[in-house]
Amino acid sequence: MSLRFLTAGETHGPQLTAIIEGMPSNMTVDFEQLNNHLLRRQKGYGRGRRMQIETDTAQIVGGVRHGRTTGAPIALVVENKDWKHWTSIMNVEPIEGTDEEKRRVHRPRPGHADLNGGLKYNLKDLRNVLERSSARETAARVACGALARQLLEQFGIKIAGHVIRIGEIEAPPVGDISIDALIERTEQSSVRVVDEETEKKMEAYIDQIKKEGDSIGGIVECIVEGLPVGLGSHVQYDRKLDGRIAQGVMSINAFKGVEIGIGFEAGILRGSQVHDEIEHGENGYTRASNRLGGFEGGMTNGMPVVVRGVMKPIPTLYKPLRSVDIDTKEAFTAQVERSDACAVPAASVVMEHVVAWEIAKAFLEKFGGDSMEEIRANYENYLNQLAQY
Ligand SMILES: Cc1cc2nc3c(=O)[nH]c(=O)nc-3n(C[C@H](O)[C@H](O)[C@H](O)COP(=O)(O)O)c2cc1C
Ligand SMILES: C=C(O[C@@H]1CC(C(=O)O)=C[C@@H](OP(=O)(O)O)[C@H]1O)C(=O)O
Repeated sequence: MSLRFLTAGETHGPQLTAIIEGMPSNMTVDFEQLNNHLLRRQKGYGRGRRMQIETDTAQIVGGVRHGRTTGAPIALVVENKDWKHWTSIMNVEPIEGTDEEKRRVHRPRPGHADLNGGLKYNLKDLRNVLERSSARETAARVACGALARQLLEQFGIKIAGHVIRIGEIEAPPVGDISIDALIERTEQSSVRVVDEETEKKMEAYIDQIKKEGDSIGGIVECIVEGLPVGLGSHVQYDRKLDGRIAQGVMSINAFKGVEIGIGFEAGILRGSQVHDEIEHGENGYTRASNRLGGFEGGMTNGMPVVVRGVMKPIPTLYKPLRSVDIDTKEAFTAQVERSDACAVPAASVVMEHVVAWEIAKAFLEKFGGDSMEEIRANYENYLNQLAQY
């Protein structure tokens, strides 16, 4: 059975719930590390007031005993602290003619899921759409991804995420610093960049955007090191791991594009400037460069996987945008209560976990097994096979 998960829960409901199936037994779960990744997702310059209310922690309520996975489905919940402010809005139906009717959401926001969801599901209270389309759901996804990440870490696989652009401000290239240094330095940054001058510029820029009642997006990058050759496969479209990662990244709220390696630049350069030359040394096959971001033929090639994603600006704006009331069909300009102005740093943490999930899934497909011991034996056997090739 391949690794899978589902999440449920509304942004202003009591909790988010996730069920993971297919994790092997005997994996030690580091609860502190899991919760630290949830905390990392809440941070970042430009987030709104909601993040001051929440203190995300995952409670594991199934599939783990005595600190280790048992092979049974893992169930986890993340409480919404904000729920206590929303209980009556969530529980009392906004029926016509009652006081609650005023709370019905009938003014769709351009750029959010409100109108499409209302039309598709025939819902006249757009709250029923926004409750689930909210990126609050990414807290559950990060919790699932954090477990996938712990599995990968057992095999020396490391993941880093950082911000490379917020609107007009681009971070200088990180150069050839180690992945550990990248992780350490971005952790200390409010905008998840390594360079302090860029951090200051980005903070001031976000302040300015916010002051103008606007929002801003950006570009984030995720790097994965320590992968063996051959995760994913060229033999069938839905087994190509680069494609699966791209789908995962595109599914993050507000993401509008994905690149692997040099990505769109590959459409400008010549073949001789793009393809990574093959070399052989003490550690077997390697590449002289990594422009293709660790993938050829939908399979990892042993080089670091490099994925970028672009996030559009947050749709909920203090600056009014034109829309149409679904009751009256009349134009209105939106009024906003609270929203993030920029969630690009947080999105880079979400991306790390979405990528971790897809890689862990491919890892388990290749090295199969119900227990960590069985997987390790398969993994080592494969490494021996590679060494003899
Ligand atoms: C971490 C994160 C935080 C977000 N915060 C907000 C927010 O405060 N307000 C908002 O309108 N959209 C926010 N979004 C974006 C919306 O969730 C997203 O635009 C919406 O679900 C519509 O989906 P789409 O943009 O993928 O088409 C956030 C996205 C992420 C990843
Ligand atoms: C709750 C989270 O992000 C939310 C994502 C979001 C949206 O529309 O996507 C809208 C905001 O929610 P609210 O309207 O309750 O302030 C964000 O705070 C979170 O990331 O945990």
